[in-house]
Amino acid sequence: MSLTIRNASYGYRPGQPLFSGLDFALSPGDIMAVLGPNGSGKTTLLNTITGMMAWQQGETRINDKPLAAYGERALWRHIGYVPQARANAFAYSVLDMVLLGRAAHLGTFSRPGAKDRALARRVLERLEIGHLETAYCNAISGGELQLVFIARALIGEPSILFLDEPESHLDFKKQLIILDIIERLAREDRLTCVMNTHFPNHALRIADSVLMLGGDGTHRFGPTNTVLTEDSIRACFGVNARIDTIVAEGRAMRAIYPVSLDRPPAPSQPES
Ligand SMILES: Nc1ncnc2c1ncn2[C@@H]1O[C@H](COP(=O)(O)OP(=O)(O)OP(=O)(O)O)[C@@H](O)[C@H]1O
Repeated sequence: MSLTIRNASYGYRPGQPLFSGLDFALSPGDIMAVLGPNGSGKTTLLNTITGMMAWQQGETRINDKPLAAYGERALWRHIGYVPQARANAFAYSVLDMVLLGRAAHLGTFSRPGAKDRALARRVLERLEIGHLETAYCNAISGGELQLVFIARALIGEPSILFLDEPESHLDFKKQLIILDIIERLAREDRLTCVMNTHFPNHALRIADSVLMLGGDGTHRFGPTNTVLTEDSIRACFGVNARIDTIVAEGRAMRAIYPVSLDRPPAPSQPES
């Protein structure tokens, strides 16, 4: 499904927008990465795009219809949301937690059936956490919980997937598993993905476009290679970085290397 944001603004404090005049459109199968310093508004952005919090100005449209035109249940049949995994006290088994992701597909008083459980097990296997099925969510690691949340979103078979730092707690291999799954869902199943990330390299690897939040109300949006540059990294994060290309396994890959902090030059010492 397509996702369009029109002239949208939000801020918690009067006169201090986290972002304003946001305009972008994603087609089915597009991956957009959202980058920005801590506190620049990435989670807030996902909450406002999905209608969990109301825009102060502007609107979200899905398949060119405003969010309000979808009932809440219909909306959550189309979209999936993967929150950040935080320490939690969910006394659910992993399988039950994943099955919650089927809720929008079930009748009000229906319970998940054998087909839903089979689907949940397939998703858990795909994420290589099938062995955790009976574990409790308050007794697994942060990375494992993150994968459970991803499974919960995927079992809803969404057309648009929002992910809030899905790879932050994952080891090197699992980061790649998640990036590969997101890429395959987008390329093969035409899932539209919006992914908050603290890893510019992950954006370079899979994102078609990047939205960079400056943390001061400004933003940049455009094709990944246009927006993610050494200059924009310095301006946004205060980090001097180099972007280089390597060829591995026949694939050219661009990667960002942080070099140094972009500190203002030290004032010159008065001559004695
Ligand atoms: N409910 C709230 N009321 C007031 N201010 C809030 C609220 N939630 C978040 N903020 C503030 O808004 C700003 C943006 O927060 P947000 O969580 O969206 O940033 P983020 O880019 O996702 O951060 P991080 O990268 O650290 O996860 C922060 O300064 C935060 O303190």
